[in-house]
Amino acid sequence: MATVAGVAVEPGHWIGGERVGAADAFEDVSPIGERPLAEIARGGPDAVDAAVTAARAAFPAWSRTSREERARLLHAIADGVDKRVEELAQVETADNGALIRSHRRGVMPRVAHNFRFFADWLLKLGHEDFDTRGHANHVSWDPAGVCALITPWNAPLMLATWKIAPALAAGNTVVLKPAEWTPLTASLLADITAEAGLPDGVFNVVQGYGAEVGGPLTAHPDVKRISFTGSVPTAKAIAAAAAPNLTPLSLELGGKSPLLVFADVDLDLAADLAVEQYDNAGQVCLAATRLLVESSVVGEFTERFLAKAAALRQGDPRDEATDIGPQIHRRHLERIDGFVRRAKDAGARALLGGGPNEELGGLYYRPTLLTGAPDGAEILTEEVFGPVLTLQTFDSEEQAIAIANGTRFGLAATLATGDPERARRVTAQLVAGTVWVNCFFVRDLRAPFGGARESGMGREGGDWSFDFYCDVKNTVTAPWAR
Ligand SMILES: NC(=O)c1ccc[n+]([C@@H]2O[C@H](COP(=O)([O-])OP(=O)(O)OC[C@H]3O[C@@H](n4cnc5c(N)ncnc54)[C@H](O)[C@@H]3O)[C@@H](O)[C@H]2O)c1
Ligand SMILES: O=C/C=C/C=C(\O)C(=O)O
Repeated sequence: MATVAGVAVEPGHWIGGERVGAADAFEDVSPIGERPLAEIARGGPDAVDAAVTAARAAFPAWSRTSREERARLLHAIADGVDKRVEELAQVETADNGALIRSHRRGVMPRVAHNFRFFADWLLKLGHEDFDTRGHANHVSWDPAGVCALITPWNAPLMLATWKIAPALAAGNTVVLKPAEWTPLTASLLADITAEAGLPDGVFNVVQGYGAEVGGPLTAHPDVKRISFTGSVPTAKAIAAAAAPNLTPLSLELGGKSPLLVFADVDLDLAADLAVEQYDNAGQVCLAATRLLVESSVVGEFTERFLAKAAALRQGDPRDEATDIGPQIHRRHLERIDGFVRRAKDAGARALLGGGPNEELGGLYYRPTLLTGAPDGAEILTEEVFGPVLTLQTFDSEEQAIAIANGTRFGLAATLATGDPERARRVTAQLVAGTVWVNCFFVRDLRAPFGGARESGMGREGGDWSFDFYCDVKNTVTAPWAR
């Protein structure tokens, strides 16, 4: 047992309703001060096989459990999360360095909401029956089996439960593999599911490294669905592992999303939207990291942006007053800095930041704005996943759209414009899974969520989640049998 932020956290896997240790362990390190937090079980093919076997054994009974009972249990899990918001927030902040205030007031309540939403959606799930020459069509959503869920470190419990909740609601059983940099809240969630009375084997967690656990899990023939959130290269490895079994995949991947600022907008609003992109120290898949600003207002926009950015407080994420915490890991900080250095070598200038925060030391990287990168430069096309924004200008709507669509990604796009007609015109031409107009990160779980191009495959949210996690069946009944 490890104690993190005063909370007891089990370091083992969670398989078939029991804690399972491992011969080997890996060290989980906090981004705050880079101190060791816990020794966590390091899984491999055996742990994966045990978890899939447990999930498979639990599937028949769980899949036959009534919708009402499944929904009741998901609400009980949400109650358990609600009761432990403070503990979960403390542990998640220690583990991934994101702001305690976001965890307390945004993220952990959203974790509970993930369970409540999909429980309630399950009870409403249905389709208008329709008639074909007197034959009745009836659509049903049958559980698919064991779901492998693989998640990243930037919003560990939120992104895991966004998959766990619909997978369980649909009547499936789950094997979760959390990111090795943030294993802790998945372990706490296992305790919560047990307290809520979820039957053994319905939810399982295997801890460990990507290739060692994710590899055998995604290649396992008894896994019937794989839902993955993470990077494009890992998604390609997963797609290859899943191919021999033709296991259906849902992929939520990276982005290089634009924020288009038109001269007709209130520039204070535009600058607020731009500064918001430093949230979570820039480690947000949806972040609009490319600021595309109409040339005629770029001077004024930049001035307002820099004034607002100057007010951001960087520091310990456990302090409620902090706006920007540390990056997740030294390797990640160095990767971010590599992007910035190469951008400068290619001709970019930093209007803000441009390197690690030397005063604070540790894993703090200064919020950065780069301008003057040449067309096609890596910094304008590759995902940095840090507090690094770029500034480009445009002179026409057509040019803005061309730049916005000019990467291999298509996760999200944000528009700042005072002209609703323009918003409609531009939105229609943007390649993106989500477009926000004069707002950012307004999420509704009824909405489809996912990315175009290399930002993903498939959509989750509302009916889309059930479509993915189920074998959707159409039953056609002859007139005489009705
Ligand atoms: N679209 C979205 O919803 C969304 C949300 C958050 C993050 N992301 C993306 O995630 C990335 C950052 O997360 P990351 O660095 O943890 O991503 P990552 O791809 O390195 O790791 C994600 C998960 O995959 C596992 N993994 C690694 N190799 C594997 C393999 N061969 N087989 C199976 N699993 C394997 C990791 O252990 C981890 O649990 C960014 O690209 C970001 O944009 C996307
Ligand atoms: O960093 C990526 C954040 C993704 C957000 C969601 O998946 C969500 O809000 O459901």
